[in-house]
Amino acid sequence: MAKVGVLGAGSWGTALAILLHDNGHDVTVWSIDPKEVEMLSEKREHVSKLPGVHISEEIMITNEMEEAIKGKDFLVLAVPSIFTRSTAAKMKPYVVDGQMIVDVAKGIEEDTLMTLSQQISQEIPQADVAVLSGPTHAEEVGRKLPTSCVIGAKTKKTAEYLQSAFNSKVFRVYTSPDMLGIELGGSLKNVIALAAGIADGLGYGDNTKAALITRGIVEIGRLGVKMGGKFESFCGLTGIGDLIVTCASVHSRNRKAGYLMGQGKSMEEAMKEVNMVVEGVYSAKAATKLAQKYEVPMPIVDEINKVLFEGKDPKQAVDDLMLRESKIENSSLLWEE
Ligand SMILES: NC(=O)c1ccc[n+]([C@@H]2O[C@H](COP(=O)([O-])OP(=O)(O)OC[C@H]3O[C@@H](n4cnc5c(N)ncnc54)[C@H](O)[C@@H]3O)[C@@H](O)[C@H]2O)c1
Ligand SMILES: O=P(O)(O)OC[C@H](O)CO
Repeated sequence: MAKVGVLGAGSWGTALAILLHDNGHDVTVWSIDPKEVEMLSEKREHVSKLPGVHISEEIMITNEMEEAIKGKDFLVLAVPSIFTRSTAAKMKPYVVDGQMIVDVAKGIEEDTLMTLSQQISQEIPQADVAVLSGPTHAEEVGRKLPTSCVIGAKTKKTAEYLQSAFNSKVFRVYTSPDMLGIELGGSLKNVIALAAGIADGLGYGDNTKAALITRGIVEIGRLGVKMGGKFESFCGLTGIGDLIVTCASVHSRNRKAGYLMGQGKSMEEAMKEVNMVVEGVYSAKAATKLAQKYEVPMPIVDEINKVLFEGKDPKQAVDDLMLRESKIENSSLLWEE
């Protein structure tokens, strides 16, 4: 049994706290929001973000960050990506040398273009930072439906320790040394999910969705490999796996936000209606900046940025994608001259 601190009590932090408790660990959950702490402690359910999923009385819930960090064998950082750096900075004084922190959020910082594990390591240099990612909607993990994911870490020892802590009959965990590939797959898929949602909102069909998923992973993989991520990660759970779930699932926040925009809502209206973090909106600009920096074409990502931030009509964005110059599907497949 391990002592675990979960920082962030939205739908994902709550679902993982329950999973870790079910695995026999001693779990403390921290939230920045005293009202959320009160609601979770009283109702033993996250009423707005994970309704119908019971939180055991044995899980401690606190507003005191030190209580969730001190003496813990490992920490799970589950705050939305825009709060990762600020939360890590607040954690720093309590984190001891070598303490493991598993980031489970997905995003890229717009100004620095850093992944979340890079930001955490910068803020808390003494921490042993790892990542957990994959097709893992909280609503299904909370209902104990079979799910698989990947833990990436700097050492095999850390990866295997965390694998055994999270592994269960309903949560199968693989390990990987490719933290960068894992994080790029997890954050960039959210941008493509907005496009998939927009297509649904416009009333387009399964052919459109399949095209977006397939060409989407080409864009993600092309950039990711150029940045140093491993091709295999983009073919795995944290690449194509996560992209499929987020583009297809009724639970997907990013797909739903895109759907609402395809139906004519503004980005702000869509984000408000989803009422949970829509990470693709925050990662979209970073994705375009990375595409420019690494000189990688990312036409879907570019069009999404125009819809989100330049008021482009979503239907026009699809038309422009369809009418781009004709191309070979994969530039490494050529005819012999
Ligand atoms: N929900 C999922 O199914 C799921 C699955 C895998 C990964 N993720 C990732 O996990 C991260 C969190 O997602 P979520 O769905 O739990 O989001 P959420 O919208 O449910 O979480 C919001 C929570 O963030 C915390 N918070 C709010 N403001 C904060 C602040 N200023 N500082 C620190 N914490 C603050 C609060 O506890 C709040 O409940 C995202 O990056 C998401 O992509 C989510
Ligand atoms: O699919 P979304 O948009 O809800 O994103 C949440 C997680 O990344 C799913 O793994």
